[in-house]
Amino acid sequence: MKGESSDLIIGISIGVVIGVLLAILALFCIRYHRKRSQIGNSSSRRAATIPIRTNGADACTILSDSTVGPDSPVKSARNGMSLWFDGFRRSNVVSASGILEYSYKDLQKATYNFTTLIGQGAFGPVYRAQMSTGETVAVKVLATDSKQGEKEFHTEVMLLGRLHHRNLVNLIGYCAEKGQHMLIYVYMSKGSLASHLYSENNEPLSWDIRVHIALDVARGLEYLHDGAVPPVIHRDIKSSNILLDQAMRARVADFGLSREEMVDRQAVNIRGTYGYLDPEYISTKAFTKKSDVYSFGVLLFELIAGRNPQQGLMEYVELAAMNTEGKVGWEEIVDSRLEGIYDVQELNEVAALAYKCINRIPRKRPSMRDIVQVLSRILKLRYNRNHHKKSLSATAEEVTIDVDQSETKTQVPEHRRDESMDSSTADTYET
Ligand SMILES: Nc1ncnc2c1ncn2[C@@H]1O[C@H](COP(=O)(O)OP(=O)(O)OP(=O)(O)O)[C@@H](O)[C@H]1O
Repeated sequence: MKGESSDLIIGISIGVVIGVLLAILALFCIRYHRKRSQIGNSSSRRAATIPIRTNGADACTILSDSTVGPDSPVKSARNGMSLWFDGFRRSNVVSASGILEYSYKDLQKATYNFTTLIGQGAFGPVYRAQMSTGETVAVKVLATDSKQGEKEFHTEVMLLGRLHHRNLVNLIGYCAEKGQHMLIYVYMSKGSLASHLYSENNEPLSWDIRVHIALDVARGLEYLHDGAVPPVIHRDIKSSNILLDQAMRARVADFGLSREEMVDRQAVNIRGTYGYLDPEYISTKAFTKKSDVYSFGVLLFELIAGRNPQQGLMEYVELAAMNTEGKVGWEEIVDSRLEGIYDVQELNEVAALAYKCINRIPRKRPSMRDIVQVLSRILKLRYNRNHHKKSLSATAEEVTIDVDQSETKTQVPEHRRDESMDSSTADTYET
């Protein structure tokens, strides 16, 4: 009897344990499926609203390149399971625009109570944040007393949530809590292009890297102009808005900003930064893609000359252009920090392109697509040249090795060496 009742107790206990386990498993499955459908909804919403053109070879390439990058939120949305765990770990929410909403508490912790300042922009401070997931991000805190900042916050969140490209500083999240508005971006560990061009703390950028940076920026802008529907005009291309990652690849930052930066306090509605502004825009107040192209041209000259546009770069360029007729002889404006180490042909090609970008007549300026093509061609030629040089030196090396080997093979005993040399000399004279 006693044995029967203990069997019963054991049976009930096993049943209860199995039941609890099944309940946990069911809960797990329900939560997983709910998350998946949430992601599905957000993806389909994204697909319905993302203003990204999918026609055209370039657009497709851009889109696929940009969505598989290590820091693209789209990547996590694709992998439902990993996002589920991410969401669990971060306790962040996927927002309506498909980007993450971070909690104030998490950001406060990740920035050591907002002490990890990395810079100060027109809208407020930028902090480096070390998230508990191990990722490092940049947190831009919008100044609370700025009405424009508020407007900008909404513009940026809506716009940037839809734009992703490997040459853009992608927005990965935001925080709107405790009366604070914050934008969370991909962290760019090497800082701004301006800091590399002008700060003595950084090594001078080599010519090779400068051309790569120019192409990266051009690709980012090409995406904004021709990849996004409706197109996005940056309006504030300048070296402090170009950020560099660990591998010195460049990305365009601060796009989608509605900031009104007064160039001249009298001239209402003029946006942008003095030194980079399209003169046509200043006179007509109409900002077009070609105004971005003008600013990009200034940026190219900045890369060439290592001079700040706010300190007379363009006057310097115009003086040089008198001698070059826009085509050759741009060596006289080259950054002295390059110490003469650059390819003259490349330099003249890049400068000629830059000169076209700053043409007073906007329609005579190339499009960003044309610019990408020119810069890609320059880099392709460089690659072919280097490749050719390498194969030549490899051939030379092979010849040397062959000669060495043949010498080894035909090595003659010490006592016969003079004889052999004599005969070869004789041959030479004969022919
Ligand atoms: N994603 C980021 N990663 C690393 N550093 C960043 C990032 N975003 C901004 N910074 C740094 O923070 C500083 C301020 O950037 P912010 O974009 O707010 O202003 P800015 O572009 O320098 O000036 P302005 O607001 O006048 O355009 C810059 O020095 C920049 O180098």
